[in-house]
Amino acid sequence: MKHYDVFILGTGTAGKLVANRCADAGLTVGIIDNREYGGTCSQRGCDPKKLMLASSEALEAARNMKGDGITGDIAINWIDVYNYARRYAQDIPDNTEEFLKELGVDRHHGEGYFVDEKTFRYGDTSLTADKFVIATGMKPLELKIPGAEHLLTSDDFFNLKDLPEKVLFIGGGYVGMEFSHMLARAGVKVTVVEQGEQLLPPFEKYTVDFLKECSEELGIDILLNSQAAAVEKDGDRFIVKYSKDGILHQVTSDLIFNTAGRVPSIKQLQLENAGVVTDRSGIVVNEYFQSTSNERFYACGDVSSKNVPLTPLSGLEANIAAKNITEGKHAFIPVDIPSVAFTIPQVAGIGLTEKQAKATGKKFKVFFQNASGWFNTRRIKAGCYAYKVIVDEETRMVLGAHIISHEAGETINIFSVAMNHDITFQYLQQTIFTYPSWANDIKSF
Ligand SMILES: Cc1cc2nc3c(=O)[nH]c(=O)nc-3n(C[C@H](O)[C@H](O)[C@H](O)COP(=O)(O)OP(=O)(O)OC[C@H]3O[C@@H](n4cnc5c(N)ncnc54)[C@H](O)[C@@H]3O)c2cc1C
Ligand SMILES: NC(=O)c1ccc[n+]([C@@H]2O[C@H](COP(=O)([O-])OP(=O)(O)OC[C@H]3O[C@@H](n4cnc5c(N)ncnc54)[C@H](O)[C@@H]3O)[C@@H](O)[C@H]2O)c1
Repeated sequence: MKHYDVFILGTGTAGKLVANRCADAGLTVGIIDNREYGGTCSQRGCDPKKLMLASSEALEAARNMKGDGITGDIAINWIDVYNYARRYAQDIPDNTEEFLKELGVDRHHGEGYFVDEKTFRYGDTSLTADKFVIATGMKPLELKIPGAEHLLTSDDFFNLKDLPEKVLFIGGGYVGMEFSHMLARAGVKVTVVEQGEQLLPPFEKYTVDFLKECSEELGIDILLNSQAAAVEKDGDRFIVKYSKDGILHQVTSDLIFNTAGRVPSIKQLQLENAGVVTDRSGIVVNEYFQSTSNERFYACGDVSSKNVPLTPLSGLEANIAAKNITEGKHAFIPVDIPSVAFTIPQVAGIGLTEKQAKATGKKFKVFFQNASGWFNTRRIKAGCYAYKVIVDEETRMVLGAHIISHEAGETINIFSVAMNHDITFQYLQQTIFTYPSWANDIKSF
């Protein structure tokens, strides 16, 4: 039976990084994936999505400038959008395997389970390791509603070659909203059924309310406080039943995507045989990304209980897990995590929302404004721009920053520097930035 110093489950951002670090440190490393190598971000997530989004951004920019420099009709050709992203993603599995091969990492394919804390089995193969790293990520939450078998997932979105007339998303979170904006700009009639009272639940309501407004202007039907209850096939179409205020309503669509969230990918692993404790958020780990119940086991990336399911966090966690395996104790130090929903305009945030700030009992000042009339938005005729910054009255540190704009995902990075490196709001505003730029607007926040 083959034995490794380290055996890793999952070849995404987290698994690949741990493999790299451990192999570099001279350990014998094996890795397995139950799908093609490379993980979510590069093949079925961030990267292909942003490649597809490039067309929406170009269309939006051109449409906004029509009559002020741009002439003629412009439209999205979806099959080209699909092919553009496909061309990029199709090379990822081979490139990932090649990268791991060059590192001397043993590559396995299949889905297996733990026999005990030392032994992993898949198919006819059993192997042992001193340490196991679980980096299996997340997968779409299975909605327990009648007709759930008709629902498509984000993976299917990336295989969509033809666009139908109508598409409905169950869930107005990151995935639902990002995809909605792309499809609406490609001419699809989009409906979003969201159970919460706002879209994008983790974000500040002030900025998200602007997003709702501009999504509706784009033609997207947003149904809030509406919980999907059932899906029925009706000829070539589907009927989605949803409950709102205790009453059942229905809407018809050609395709329905389940974008109701993602859950840790751990079910098949039989981690209980290895004494590894899990909960709803994933594998329960300590600040070393080590299982709290079995020190042979590490978990990092989306599948760890400390996850915020974002690629930069998967990388950060993987680095810490790898350092603990190769060098000894390296604890995770909590950081402020910026995040952006890639709608057009983008919604970005870091730190506390105003509601969360109130709950801390701290004294704080709130700076907020609808900045849609400012130069940067007027220049590109983009419409929506607003911000809210929450500043600790005592320390002057930024507690939270929230922006909706065409470049919010970049501007929020400036706040990340300030918050993660103890720069007060005042010093941030005194910093020299290029002009005219979005960063320079922070001076006027
Ligand atoms: C549509 C979409 C868009 C996204 N956009 C962004 C974005 O713009 N920015 C951002 O920061 N984040 C984004 N994310 C989140 C980001 O993709 C994840 O946070 C990141 O990919 C997680 O990396 P990971 O290595 O933890 O897991 P993954 O990349 O998911 O890797 C897990 C790997 O484990 C494998 N695996 C699963 N189960 C098993 C098993 N039982 N046995 C063996 N292997 C297994 C999987 O096949 C996969 O290859 C997006 C996610 C989605 C779905
Ligand atoms: N730009 C990015 O960084 C990006 C993009 C995509 C995904 N992600 C990551 O992936 C994770 C998963 O994204 P997601 O969009 O799948 O999940 P999400 O948690 O962001 O959104 C799911 C939404 O579905 C709603 N919902 C759940 N059940 C429902 C029901 N029965 N009826 C109606 N609405 C329902 C929830 O209230 C929530 O608003 C995110 O948390 C994020 O960390 C990040």
